[in-house]
Amino acid sequence: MKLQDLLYGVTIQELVGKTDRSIHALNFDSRKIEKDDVFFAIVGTAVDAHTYIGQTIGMGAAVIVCEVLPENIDSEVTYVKVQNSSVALGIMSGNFFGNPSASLKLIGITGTNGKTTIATILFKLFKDLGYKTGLLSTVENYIHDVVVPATHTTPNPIALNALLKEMVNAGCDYCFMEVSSHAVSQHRIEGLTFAGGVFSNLTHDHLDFHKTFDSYLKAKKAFFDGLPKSAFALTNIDDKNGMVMLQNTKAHKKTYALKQLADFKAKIIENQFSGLHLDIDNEDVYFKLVGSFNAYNLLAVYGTAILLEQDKLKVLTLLSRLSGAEGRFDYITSADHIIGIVDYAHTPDAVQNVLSTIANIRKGTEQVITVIGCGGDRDKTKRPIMAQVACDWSDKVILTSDNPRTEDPQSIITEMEAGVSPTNKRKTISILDRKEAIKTACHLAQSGDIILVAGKGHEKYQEINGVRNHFDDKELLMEQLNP
Ligand SMILES: CC(=O)N[C@H]1[C@@H](OP(=O)(O)OP(=O)(O)OC[C@H]2O[C@@H](n3ccc(=O)[nH]c3=O)[C@H](O)[C@@H]2O)O[C@H](CO)[C@@H](O)[C@@H]1O[C@H](C)C(=O)N[C@@H](C)C(=O)N[C@H](CCC(=O)O)C(=O)O
Ligand SMILES: Nc1ncnc2c1ncn2[C@@H]1O[C@H](COP(=O)(O)OP(=O)(O)OP(=O)(O)O)[C@@H](O)[C@H]1O
Ligand SMILES: N[C@H](CCC[C@H](N)C(=O)O)C(=O)O
Ligand SMILES: [Mg+2]
Repeated sequence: MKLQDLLYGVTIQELVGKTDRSIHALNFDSRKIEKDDVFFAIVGTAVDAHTYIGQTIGMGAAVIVCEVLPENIDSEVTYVKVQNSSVALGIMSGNFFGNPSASLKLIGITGTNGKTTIATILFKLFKDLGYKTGLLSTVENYIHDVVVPATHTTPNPIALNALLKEMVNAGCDYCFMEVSSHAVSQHRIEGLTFAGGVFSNLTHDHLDFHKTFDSYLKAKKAFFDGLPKSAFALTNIDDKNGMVMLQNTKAHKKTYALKQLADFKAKIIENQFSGLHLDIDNEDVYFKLVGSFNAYNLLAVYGTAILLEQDKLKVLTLLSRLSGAEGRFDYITSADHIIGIVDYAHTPDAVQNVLSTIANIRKGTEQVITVIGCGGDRDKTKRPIMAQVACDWSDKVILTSDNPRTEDPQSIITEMEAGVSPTNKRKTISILDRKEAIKTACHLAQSGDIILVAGKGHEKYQEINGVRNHFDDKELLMEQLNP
């Protein structure tokens, strides 16, 4: 491919060198440069990749996309100066792979909680409706039946467009993808053509990265601001920021709600361990998913399917048979009737939602025992709040490690303990080792009790100092509860 063909849509501030040259691949990591690559110098949170420009030329880079031209210009190399290298990376990645997002119907799902659930159910539903479908999610990516491991909730633009291209090649009609706030801020979705956008909710998370709730909100809103006129923008108006998302979008505005008038409406008739019974768009339907928050997720899925012109009754019939995403309210029951639930709740709101769901559907006298930790190198401000919410809604809480990453696990627990009120202290114990914490919860539980293991959901590892060791909450619960 020629450089000149890659530059469509890129706002160039200065161009030095020829554009009629062949390109091998796009690359934003100096350590992986190969001959005739385009290197994108990105200013990151840890380093400014402009410092690697000379090194990448030494390794064979033919083109440098940068925000500041280096002092020494190499006459063999082409330099493209842009305002933001990440924006150029997004647009050029689309061009490199033939803009695959325009060749299928791409739906983006954003919000603090529920993205994986909504995207995964949409993926399963559209497959069941008979379409070739793709999925880009936190848990895994799918090119119809072919699974591709996920590294991020939203991949980098090169990986993202490469996956979309594979979907187009495989004949996919639809792709459902999670759009994280990091992805919007870092322009990972730049240049994509969306057919629709869905908003789930906005609560506390990622304040380490976005600094304030307002800038977190703006990142989510920017996704809707960027949707084209031909797309739809579907939002949850029971969330106080639901309408904000639609303020400046050119897309076709649509709403869903449980508590007020909206384009798509549902009412919870029953919420049991066996599932949800809803009145959805005036139809009486039973679903396998548990918890009132899943009524929102199901409604978002239903609204999206209708906006994509699917038949109402067919959609509801197929939806009623589907289970949720792995590690989301995933439960097992032991021979002596202890219920063990694994859930990916890793924000204060998600913890409260799961525990209030349990509170609503428990029979009465049983104890709720929660095992919970918080991830290292992530938003520290949510730690005491998550511990407090866990205590407020449980009979016993075991504070433990999640993925400590590069942090000292004991100090994360100490930050969580700061959120435990003096009256709640008596129901809390701290056990550093997550495996021991889960074992202890199982020993404490008696017939009828409910154990919630929160925070890691589908994850099959625990990350400590850059090393990922095998770890599986559900596997451990099974071993303990059903030996
Ligand atoms: C905070 C964050 O999102 N960081 C991402 C970001 O890293 P960064 O800005 O710190 O990059 P940096 O290390 O400063 O480097 C800047 C640039 O220099 C380049 N570089 C760096 C070193 C070098 O030797 N040579 C070189 O060229 C890097 O490739 C990069 O382009 O850019 C990197 C390259 O794309 C990402 O891998 C990295 O994701 C890290 C691993 C990460 O953990 N991200 C998480 C927080 C994330 O994105 N999560 C969201 C949402 C999660 C959710 O579902 O809630 C997600 O979408 O997954
Ligand atoms: N609509 C919802 N509202 C509030 N909480 C929810 C909702 N859906 C799911 N949750 C809770 O949030 C947890 C994470 O759900 P899910 O993985 O679907 O969200 P996500 O937005 O993809 O998260 P991430 O940002 O980590 O990828 C669930 O395990 C559940 O506890
Ligand atoms: N995708 C989210 C999930 C975090 C899950 C939790 N287990 C943790 O490690 O903090 C993140 O990277 O912030
Ligand atoms: Mg997700």
